[in-house]
Amino acid sequence: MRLVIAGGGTGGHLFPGIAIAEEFLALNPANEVLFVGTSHGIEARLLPKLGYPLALISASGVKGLGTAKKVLSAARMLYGYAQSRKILKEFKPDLVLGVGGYASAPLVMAARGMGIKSFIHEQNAFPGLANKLLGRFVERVFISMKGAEGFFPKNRTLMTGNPIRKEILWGFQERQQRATEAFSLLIFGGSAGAHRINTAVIEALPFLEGVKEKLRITHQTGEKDQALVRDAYRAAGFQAQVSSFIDNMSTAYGAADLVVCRAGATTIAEITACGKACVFIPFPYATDDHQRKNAESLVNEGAGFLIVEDDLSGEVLAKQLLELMEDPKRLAAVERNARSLAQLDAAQVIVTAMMEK
Ligand SMILES: CC(=O)N[C@H]1[C@@H](OP(=O)(O)OP(=O)(O)OC[C@H]2O[C@@H](n3ccc(=O)[nH]c3=O)[C@H](O)[C@@H]2O)O[C@H](CO)[C@@H](O)[C@@H]1O
Repeated sequence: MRLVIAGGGTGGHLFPGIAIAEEFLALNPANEVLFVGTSHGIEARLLPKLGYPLALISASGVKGLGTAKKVLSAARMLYGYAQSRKILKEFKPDLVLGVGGYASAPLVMAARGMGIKSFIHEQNAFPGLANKLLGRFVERVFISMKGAEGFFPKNRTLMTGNPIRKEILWGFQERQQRATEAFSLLIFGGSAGAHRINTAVIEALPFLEGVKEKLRITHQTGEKDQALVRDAYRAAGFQAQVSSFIDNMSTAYGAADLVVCRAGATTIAEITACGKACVFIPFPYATDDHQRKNAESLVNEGAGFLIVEDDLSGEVLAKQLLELMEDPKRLAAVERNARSLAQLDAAQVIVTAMMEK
């Protein structure tokens, strides 16, 4: 069978798509997957490295744009629709799945027009624009969080959870034992990095002076802040591995005693799958403040800690980290609670449901 996975833009949309591709391909060696995205999305950078075929179409968002740019964006979408029809005619998929992000809209609409079985997956409790639109046209809407069903036609949603890549599931099984002396901190800000987290960590360093010999830090900064953050650690004499993007998140999660990160839906799914204790600093401008709600869904179950940006400072962050470093029993309890919330079979459930329809 052949499956097209459309969408991306950010890692939060793309990585669940990759998890579904892995599951679909593992079912039968004759199965084929084609990703469809845009040249400016994370998919264009990552998928060729991972060996997945990718077709590019023209697509962009409309949110927050003035009238002239909206018209331009609509024109791009129309062109993307024509490109999608051509791609679908050539690849002849049996199934099409939109995973959110601009490129999913023209592709899934084109697939529906051509009578190809189409589905979408929504990672968040509050759907993005593309999925809200597409929900009316597809056979099934796979959702990851309670609350999302309210945005889609009744009886069409299926709660599946958010698919997690196999390397991350396996990484959990191979995770390293906590080192006796050192304490490993993993810091990352979603797929693009988070400037506010980067600066808060830099401001926290003077307050962490007393534990600096013990700390081993892995810090993903995003493109812009890499030099700034690396220089700050160097100047303060901390041991830190700093990169703009971490290719192997499985190893990074595996080594971490504590994680500091945003609260995107895919991050949350992975944190629970790996059973990690985490200090969440949600991105406050996400639609309907959904990252805060994502974080609260864990924090309310004793499965993580929350600092909202309004309260964030170097001192507040350092205080939280110091408190947790001194309390391994509490960390272990939070890890267990996080793990108990994991949904590990989402990719399997989605692939089975698509093939049944
Ligand atoms: C600012 C914003 O609106 N962000 C949204 C975006 O987040 P974003 O794209 O940041 O996605 P998530 O936080 O959900 O997931 C990040 C993904 O990137 C991977 N990763 C991250 C860093 C790194 O160095 N290497 C790496 O591989 C993680 O393992 C994870 O798979 O999509 C999510 C899912 O739709 C939403 O919930 C978020 O609100």
